[in-house]
Amino acid sequence: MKSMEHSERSFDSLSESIHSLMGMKTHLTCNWVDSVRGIIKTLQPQPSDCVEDDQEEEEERKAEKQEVLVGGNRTCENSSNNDDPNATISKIKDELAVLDACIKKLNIQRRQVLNELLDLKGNIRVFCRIRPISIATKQPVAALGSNEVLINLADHKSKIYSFDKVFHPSSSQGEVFSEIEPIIKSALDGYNACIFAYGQTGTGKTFTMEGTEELPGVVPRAIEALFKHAADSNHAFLFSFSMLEIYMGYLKDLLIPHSQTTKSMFPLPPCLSIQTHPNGEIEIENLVTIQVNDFNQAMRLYKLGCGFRSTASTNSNRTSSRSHCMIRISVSSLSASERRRLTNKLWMIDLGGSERVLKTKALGRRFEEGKAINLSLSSLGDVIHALQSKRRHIPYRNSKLTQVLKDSLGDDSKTLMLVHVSPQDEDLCETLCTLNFATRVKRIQLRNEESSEVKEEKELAINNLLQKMKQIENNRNDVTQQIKKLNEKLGKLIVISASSTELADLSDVCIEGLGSNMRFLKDRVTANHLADFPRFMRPTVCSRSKSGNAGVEIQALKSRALLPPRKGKRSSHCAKSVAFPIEGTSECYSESSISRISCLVGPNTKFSADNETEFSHDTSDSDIKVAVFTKQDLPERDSKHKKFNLRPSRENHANTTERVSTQNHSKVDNWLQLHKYASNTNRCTHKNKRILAIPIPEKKARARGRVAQDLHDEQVPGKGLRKRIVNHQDAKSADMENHMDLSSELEAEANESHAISKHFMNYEKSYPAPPACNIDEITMNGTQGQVFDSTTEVSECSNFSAPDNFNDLKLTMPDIAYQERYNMSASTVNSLSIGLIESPSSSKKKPNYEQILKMEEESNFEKMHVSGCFTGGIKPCHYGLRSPSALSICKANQIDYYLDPKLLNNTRTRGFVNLLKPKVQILFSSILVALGFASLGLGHDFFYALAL
Ligand SMILES: Nc1ncnc2c1ncn2[C@@H]1O[C@H](COP(=O)(O)OP(=O)(O)OP(=O)(O)O)[C@@H](O)[C@H]1O
Repeated sequence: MKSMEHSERSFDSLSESIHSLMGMKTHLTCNWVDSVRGIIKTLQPQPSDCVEDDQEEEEERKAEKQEVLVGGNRTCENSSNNDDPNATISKIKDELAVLDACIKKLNIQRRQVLNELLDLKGNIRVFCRIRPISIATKQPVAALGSNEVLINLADHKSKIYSFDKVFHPSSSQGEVFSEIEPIIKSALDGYNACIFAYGQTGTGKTFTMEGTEELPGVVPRAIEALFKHAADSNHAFLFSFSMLEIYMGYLKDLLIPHSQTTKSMFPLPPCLSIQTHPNGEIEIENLVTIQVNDFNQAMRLYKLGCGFRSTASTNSNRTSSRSHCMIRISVSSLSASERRRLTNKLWMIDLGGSERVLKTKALGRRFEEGKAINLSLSSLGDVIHALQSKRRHIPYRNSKLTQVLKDSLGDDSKTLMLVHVSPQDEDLCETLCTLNFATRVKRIQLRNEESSEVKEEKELAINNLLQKMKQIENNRNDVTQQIKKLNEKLGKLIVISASSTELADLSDVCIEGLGSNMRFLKDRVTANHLADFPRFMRPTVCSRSKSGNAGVEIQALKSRALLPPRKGKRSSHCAKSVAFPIEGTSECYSESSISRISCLVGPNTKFSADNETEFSHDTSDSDIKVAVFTKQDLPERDSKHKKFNLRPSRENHANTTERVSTQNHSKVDNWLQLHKYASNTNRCTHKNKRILAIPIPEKKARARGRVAQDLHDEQVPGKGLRKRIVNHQDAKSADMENHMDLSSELEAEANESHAISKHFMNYEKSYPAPPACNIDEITMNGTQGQVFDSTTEVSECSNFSAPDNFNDLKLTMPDIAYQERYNMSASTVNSLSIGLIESPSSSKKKPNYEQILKMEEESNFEKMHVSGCFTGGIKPCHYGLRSPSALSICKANQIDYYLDPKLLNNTRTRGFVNLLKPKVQILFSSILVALGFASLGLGHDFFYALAL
């Protein structure tokens, strides 16, 4: 029967061969003739085969399959004896299908056993690590065996606490991780998992989680293990990396730099908000999620994130973490149907250190931070305790930490708490607090509370399960080996005989059946099954269009039933689509950015020197290459959205294949490079940006003006002149003084202040004191620091009669208005030059102050007529375009240019619209700023305070 089957196949393949050779006479070679001859030979009946019993054959097959299932050495050689490659290929395909089914079955068994094992050990497990100390002091805390901790209390009393595992002070990082590894496997099986590091400040939480270069901690090891186990499995996985911290109750994305200052105007990173999906999943909106394809990519992002953590020096720890640092790795696999979830999360959390304020003597912000940390830790304890006690109400909403972890804490998740204690006598109180917390988290029973019989039974069951697990693992390994062998053989056969189309089909089979080419499958998964991913894993339409994948992905999305999109909600950034606001291209700038925290804390809290929390931007110790972007190196700019396109340009990629192969890697690279670029350009961001002046209160402006005035007076000879003039002004002209003060501040801050002063001194000498007159309008504008439009003032004031005298022309814009308002006569002002301080982005050529003087000397301005006719000397004016705030930012880079005198003339009659223009600008800018603050959650009180 076997040979008959074989003959049938050969016959089929003969017809195919002949058909394929029709019209291809050139291929009628000797080899072909030989192969046909071979096929014909196989068609000849073999008597011995005919007499074979069918049942016997069936049994033989079954035995073969059984052999495969138990991991026996399947005879690939049998197939190699067969001369017909096509027949061999199809046979191998069958075998692969069987093996594939087999490995699936083994995977399910393994998952069940692992789950049973973890259940037996407890879904919430608590380990204890005792920190080593260098000085030999009295140590009331000691490890007893591998599961118990002994606490020596006063009066010769002692207590013994039992844990799932106790790590001695000498335990290595590897030993710690070996106990954690089953959780990592569970994460690959589709379970949500949380690994916490809890303990008093300075007990080694960060050391356990992060480790050092030589002694890597749990996070690097877990990432490595994830990729390793994923590669060993027969499935394709997608990993996405995110990192955030919870600082004083606010979420901060650690993959985005946050401004260290509170003075900046624009918040750069979007606010992270916690959203609950209808299916109960928790989604953090706007959290950057980056797809990582290997260990190195993930580690580079991790190091980047660590650089942005909030740390500070405290009494207990020089680099104390002042927040909860959370690393999230999302695991997805479409090919593994036996997984618990399509996408699950692995959280690794370095909790902030619990601390007793009495001991740390924290003040100011340190105190607030400690309080926030303690509160959220207490909430975490409440939640886990409620879960353990199977209460109906779980108080997730009590803290941001528990809200974020809502879907990852519970029956269907794995939780591991690594409790850290210090063995020192002076820390005994904190150690007891920590142990009490651990007791709440898992009802850690004191010694002898659990009977020895129960313990033994439990241990026996665990050992049985461990053995079972080992057997399953062995079987899996055997089957995997066979699959590899068959795969190799298949590859050889394909090279020999398959046509190009067959090749494609077969490689598909290889990949799908064996999972041997993860990358290929990943690409397929990304392209075709995007719609299967939860919303937070999918890129936005905008970002897809930027990454160039829009077409493919939209197709994929269309082919699937999608959840209705939520209006007005932005989804998390996805790796391939991250657009990062860059200097000069967006309304958000890294320099001007403030984190939500700094925005909230900054204006309302006064901090002393010890209050400096370090929002570290140090990425120097990571292995990220320093990418100094030249203009040419910058990614393409999307003119419409004014954000940089992260997609690698065509020039950089010689061909499509190359681009595909580097595409995934470049996502992480781009993100990291962008950070480098953003941080490199931070210092000069303001240079290219148009700065919208923020109104400052009049009193403040006046005070500032006075300080600047004093400085100016000290430096400039003839200071008495101005003072005398001011003293003689009435109440209304005091406003004018305010303007003068502002202007003098401007001078003091300007690089060419000396030249200006000299210039104005000359000017002052030439003109008598200003009149007492109504200049309300001028004062208001000047005080508010609005970007003036000279035309407005000119047209606005044209109806006034001129004063007899005019003194200070430093305030050029008001001065113009002044002249216009009072219809200044030729005897007062002759010619006028207006110097505007503008950003370099202004297109015109901008002469500096020396040039101004030169131009004046050349009497360029004599041609200019603002109002009436001008006769007499040259009277140059300087007009500060921006507010003092703006000027203080831009002083380093100011460049000046002149208003075209014609423009002044032309715009004089523009009327009421121009009059309103600056006011509207103020209004708009205020609304924009207010909206920005409002989106940060700042309420009415904040604006009220701001207004004050
Ligand atoms: N098991 C250990 N082996 C060697 N050094 C350790 C160990 N545990 C902690 N340390 C050292 O102790 C110091 C403080 O540790 P670490 O910063 O990890 O504490 P922490 O619990 O994270 O503190 P905080 O809560 O204030 O952030 C570090 O210098 C660290 O290297």
